[in-house]
Amino acid sequence: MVYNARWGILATGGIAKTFVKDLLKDPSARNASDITHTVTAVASSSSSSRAQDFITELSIPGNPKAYGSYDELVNDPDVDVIYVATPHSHHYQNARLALEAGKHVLCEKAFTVNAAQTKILVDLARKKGLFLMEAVWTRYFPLSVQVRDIIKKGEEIGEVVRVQADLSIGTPEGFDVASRMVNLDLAGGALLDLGIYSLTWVFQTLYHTLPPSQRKPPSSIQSSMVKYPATGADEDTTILLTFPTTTPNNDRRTSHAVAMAAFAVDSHPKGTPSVRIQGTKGEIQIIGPAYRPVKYRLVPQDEAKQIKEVECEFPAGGHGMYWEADEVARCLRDGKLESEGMPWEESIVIMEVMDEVRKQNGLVYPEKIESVEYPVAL
Ligand SMILES: NC(=O)C1=CN([C@@H]2O[C@H](COP(=O)(O)OP(=O)(O)OC[C@H]3O[C@@H](n4cnc5c(N)ncnc54)[C@H](OP(=O)(O)O)[C@@H]3O)[C@@H](O)[C@H]2O)C=CC1
Ligand SMILES: O=C1OC[C@@H](O)[C@H](O)[C@H]1O
Repeated sequence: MVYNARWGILATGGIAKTFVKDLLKDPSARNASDITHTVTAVASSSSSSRAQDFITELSIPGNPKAYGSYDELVNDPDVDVIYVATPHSHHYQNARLALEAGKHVLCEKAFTVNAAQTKILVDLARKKGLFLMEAVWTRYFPLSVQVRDIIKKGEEIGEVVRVQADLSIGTPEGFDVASRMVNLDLAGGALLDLGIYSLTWVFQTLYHTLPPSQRKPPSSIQSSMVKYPATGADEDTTILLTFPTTTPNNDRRTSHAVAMAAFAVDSHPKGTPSVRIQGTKGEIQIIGPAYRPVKYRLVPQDEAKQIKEVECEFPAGGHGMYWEADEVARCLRDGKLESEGMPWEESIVIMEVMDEVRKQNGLVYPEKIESVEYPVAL
């Protein structure tokens, strides 16, 4: 029996378009025969005509409804799951709106502005028996799954002791002060927008590859930030993490990780690796931006062994967001409240790391968006 997920799209900006284009790709092109996706409604906070324009521009089939408010969307009985695609500042309010209305939620990264907000969403989802997931799409790439498997097996690169991960987007010209990239009212800045991907690579290699009972948060977090002069948002953030030894007999080494994010420099010019996962027998290099890797390179230390390169294919010319969408559909079909690939607990630990980094560097967002109060009009 094929399960069809009925999506409601909350907001009509850049990533909502990219996500819906992927949802509309034929799942069989990526060998997914057990699930399908339908977009049953789209909402824009600006107007229903903007939602209709979105539907028309993307040629969404099936005559989806176009709403001029998020409230109408979350109350539509023909919607199973809401995709929240607003700026970071709005995730807590918007995801909570959907959960309160009894809808499952896939919420864009960074999950919320702070860990306290994430914890409330998680508690609510648990209490109401609803699915909730931070949309860290990169984790669902077949490439990410393969890299995690290599690390878990421990044969090819041995034990991982160091990870360097960088997502920096090479925009030295900067951004307009109103842009969500640097606007504090929208929780802009490199850490929440880009650093989350560097931390994703750190966590999916050093933390997620361990059995759940052995996953321990970093024992030390050190960081430094450069602020964007015009707004005070962070434009360049570097984090140094130490992960403790966690095996029962202490036979695993302590690991270090450096997670970086910046606007002015480029993390991966001309095919240089954006991520290096360094083990005792060799390393894995991730080629392409940390959010959308295009290849991994396995470099064994042993001179006698060959370097191996594996490309990531994007079936049907997709962006790569369909893999996370498929995971959501399967979780709904199976009655799961959270995805094993991006567990609630791990989202919370990562949000706590970002909270600490902001604390160390005095980066505070306006009270209204740091608040856990609900509802708050933003
Ligand atoms: N997974 C990925 O690869 C990517 C994820 N993202 C994430 O997606 C989210 C949205 O980013 P992106 O699509 O680039 O942003 P955009 O600015 O392009 O779109 C955001 C949309 O949110 C809605 N919105 C509601 N309130 C506001 C407000 N006060 N100010 C601005 N927009 C508002 C608007 O839609 P409407 O008027 O219809 O309500 C707007 O179009 C962010 O969390 C970002 O981190 C972004 C890029 C890539
Ligand atoms: O998620 C993202 O990935 C790509 C980046 O360019 C964008 O700013 C960010 O939101």
